[in-house]
Amino acid sequence: MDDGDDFVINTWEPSPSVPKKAPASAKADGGGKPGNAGAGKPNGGNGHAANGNRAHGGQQQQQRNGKAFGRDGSSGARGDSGSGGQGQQRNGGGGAGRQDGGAWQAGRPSGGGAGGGGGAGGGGRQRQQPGKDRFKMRAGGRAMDPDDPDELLRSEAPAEEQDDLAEVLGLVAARERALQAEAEGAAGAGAGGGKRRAPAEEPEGVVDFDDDDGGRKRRRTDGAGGPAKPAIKATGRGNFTPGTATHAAANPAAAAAAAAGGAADADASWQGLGLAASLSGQLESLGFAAPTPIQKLVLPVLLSGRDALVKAQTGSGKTLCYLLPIINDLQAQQPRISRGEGTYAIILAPTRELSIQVADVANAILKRYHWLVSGLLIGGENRAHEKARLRKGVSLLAASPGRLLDHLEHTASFRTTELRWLVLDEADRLLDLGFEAKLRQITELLNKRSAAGMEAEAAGGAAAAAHAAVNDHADDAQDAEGDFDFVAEEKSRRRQAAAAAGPGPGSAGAVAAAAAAAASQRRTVLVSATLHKQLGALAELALRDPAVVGFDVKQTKSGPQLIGGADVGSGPGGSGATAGGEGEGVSYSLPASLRQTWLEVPAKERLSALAALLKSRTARRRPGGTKIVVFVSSCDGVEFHHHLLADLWEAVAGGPLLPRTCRLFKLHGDMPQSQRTETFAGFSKEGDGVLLCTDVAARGLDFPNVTTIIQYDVPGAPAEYVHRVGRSARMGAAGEAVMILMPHEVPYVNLLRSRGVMLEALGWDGLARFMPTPSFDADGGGGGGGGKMSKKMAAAAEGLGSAGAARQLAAQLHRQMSAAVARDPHAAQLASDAFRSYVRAYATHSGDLKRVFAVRNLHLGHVAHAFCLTETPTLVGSSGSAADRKRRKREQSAAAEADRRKKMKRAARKVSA
Ligand SMILES: Nc1ncnc2c1ncn2[C@@H]1O[C@H](COP(=O)(O)OP(=O)(O)OP(=O)(O)O)[C@@H](O)[C@H]1O
Repeated sequence: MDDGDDFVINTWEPSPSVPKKAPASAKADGGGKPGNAGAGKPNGGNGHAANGNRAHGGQQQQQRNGKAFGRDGSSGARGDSGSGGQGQQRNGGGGAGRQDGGAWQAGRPSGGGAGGGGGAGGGGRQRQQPGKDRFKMRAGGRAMDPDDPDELLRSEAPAEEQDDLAEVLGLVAARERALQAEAEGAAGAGAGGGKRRAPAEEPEGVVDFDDDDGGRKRRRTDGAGGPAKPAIKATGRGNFTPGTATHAAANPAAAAAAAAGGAADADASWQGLGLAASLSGQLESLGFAAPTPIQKLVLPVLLSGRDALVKAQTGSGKTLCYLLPIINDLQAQQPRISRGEGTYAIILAPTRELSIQVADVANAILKRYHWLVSGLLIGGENRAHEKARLRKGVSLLAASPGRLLDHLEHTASFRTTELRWLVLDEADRLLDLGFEAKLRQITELLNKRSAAGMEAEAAGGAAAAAHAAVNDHADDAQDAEGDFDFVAEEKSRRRQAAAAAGPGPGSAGAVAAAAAAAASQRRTVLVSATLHKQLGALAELALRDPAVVGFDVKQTKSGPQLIGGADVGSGPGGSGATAGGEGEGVSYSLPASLRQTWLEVPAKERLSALAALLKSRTARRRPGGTKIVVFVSSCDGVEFHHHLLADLWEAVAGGPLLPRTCRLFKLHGDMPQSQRTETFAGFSKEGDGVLLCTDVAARGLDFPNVTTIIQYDVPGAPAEYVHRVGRSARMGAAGEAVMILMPHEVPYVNLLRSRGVMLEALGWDGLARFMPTPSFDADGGGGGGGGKMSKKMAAAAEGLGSAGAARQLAAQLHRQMSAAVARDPHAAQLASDAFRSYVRAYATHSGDLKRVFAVRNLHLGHVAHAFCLTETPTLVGSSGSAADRKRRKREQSAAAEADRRKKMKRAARKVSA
């Protein structure tokens, strides 16, 4: 929890560091001194040396290995400290509350993508095999073909990997020729004239926009082609223009809608909101018949060219709120965008899975627009493949921050000079510790790269772009494995080209002006169900004249302030009236269709209670299936409980805990990415299933039909609670959330109430008949080696109707489980690691939460018992199982790399034959 201040953003005046949209002249200011264009990588050399190599001549590539980039954004966690920080993510996930550094120190440094490379994306429809529907989109939206990520990640690699020296040099020459031609074209077009394209056939409704840039920008079409919808009317809610300047209205219909208050009436259709007819048709074909309330509010605002800050309930359809305006914008560009122009939109998300999900939704929609290519940059995937994809060009990119930053810093061929959109999904999480610095670096780099591009244009293009061109290929060359002559040759070429191109970048002032201009041509959108005051820092950094949806704004002496606001849900109702940040006086809104309860459970009975809840919720088959998500506070906790419930339970209890049709999944940030992706796809697809996970799954993930959320370990700040329970009751569906609390944790319910989140107490009685019981063999002994059943137990067994007796029987089974764990060294190790991680995670609560979740209130003996330990392990030392997992992860990566090399060698042999 933060320091308890109200969520107030004091001013929405643009930060001095990010001026309002600069006039065209500002861009021209940067001219004159070419050099280092495009990549933000002065002189092209730095940042390369540490990297690994990629072979061109030898047709081999290997993953860069010189730099340790941020770990995956998904698992920015606490807990699991000693294990190298796999940690649970509750802190990270919730974001809002846990701001103290201490809460994070033990966990892995969070942040974007780590590990391997490989990124997906790119290639979009060109990769799709005929007849193979790789992105089956359900009406509910999120699509996930289980095979998809691998295909996505690898589909284009072989061709790239067959590069040889001649090809690369050919590319350099071609690029230089193209640049020369472009420079000549630019000169012919006069100052500020940039890209010249053969005039394409002009679709109806073409309008010029923002033409004071000398024609550099594309003309946009009003995809809707129609007049402003009369249907739009103001609701008086949210949409606020604190700044003074307004952005150019890119889409007249949308502009009119936004001017009318940014809200739309209940009958608004996709086209009525300003989307192109083709896009509207594509949405309908995917099952999105009509916009949701939040989409009705946000679309007109974004289509009108404004930046925005959007806050709305979980599961209300925020993803389409930003994807649709982006796609509408990109599909309308004339002449058509080609992938070689680089990236036009970047969507940042805090976890890899969320990035994959966003990319899937984008892919499904982009099927209609084959010339727009989407892609994915996430940690844990093969960097070389991502690089290859970036070199070809990816128009719309979903990324985790660490991996994006990595490519911005080290992939010269990653072109972002045309960037028009930057979206921060789960913005408050992205602003948590560990991400904020990366975000600042990302925006700075984007600005610099765009500024360099503008400088290049202003200078006539050729010379500065030549720097970029040679840098690109030198970068490739330095990825080469073992081909030092080639590297040297490229370096020399680069030097010659740089010398020929003239001096380096322009003056600091010119660069700053160009950077400002670059930033101002970008639309920035921040989205989350829970925003908090920290957001102010980034909003100032990145947003200009933002429209604000989901907040109320109060005029004060110091300017407009966000003071919360009515949350926009996916349907009528909602539990909270206001919304805002973490702290006193703010409250969250949750779907009205979500039943929220808590169950008081003593520490030593926690495992039995979990088992009873799982049994009770899976006892009856529901027509739509039963899906349960169980949140645990650490990766070690997930591993232990998965092993216990999936592998040990049946033998000890004499029968499975879950019906055979109900699969048990696990997901946490310390799993190899391939397994994470598999779980994500598997649980999405499954009709019935239980997912044991850390907060890596708390935000944004849209598993279909989740019926129940069980919070086995407590969340952190109320915002984290909101995101966890938000995995259920999406889009108006019914759902329930049960939180298990130890007696000393019960005041957390009051804390939630103070934030507008109302829970009811759940009694034991309803659970009694689902309490797990020992199996009895003929002589009365407990199945699975639990020892003999006492007379008292046998008597209790007869009175199963009574909660007390049921709890006693469950205790008997629990003892049998503990005995089984003690006999199994692997299970015992997992148990003690999980215990240690649990206590450490508990110790990281901060602020108000520290008072409620105080370690001193934990009865460590009872807690150990809940992990089936007969003795309380020492808290000293690191987690053995985490080290094992890391080793396995390394081994898997090495095996995958070896496999890839083999394939490349085979491909190379084929080519030379
Ligand atoms: N207009 C629509 N019609 C029908 N379904 C929709 C529509 N818009 C979105 N959906 C579906 O609603 C579900 C929730 O959408 P989405 O994941 O964008 O929610 P969200 O607000 O981003 O949630 P969270 O806050 O948890 O990230 C998805 O399954 C999506 O496909």
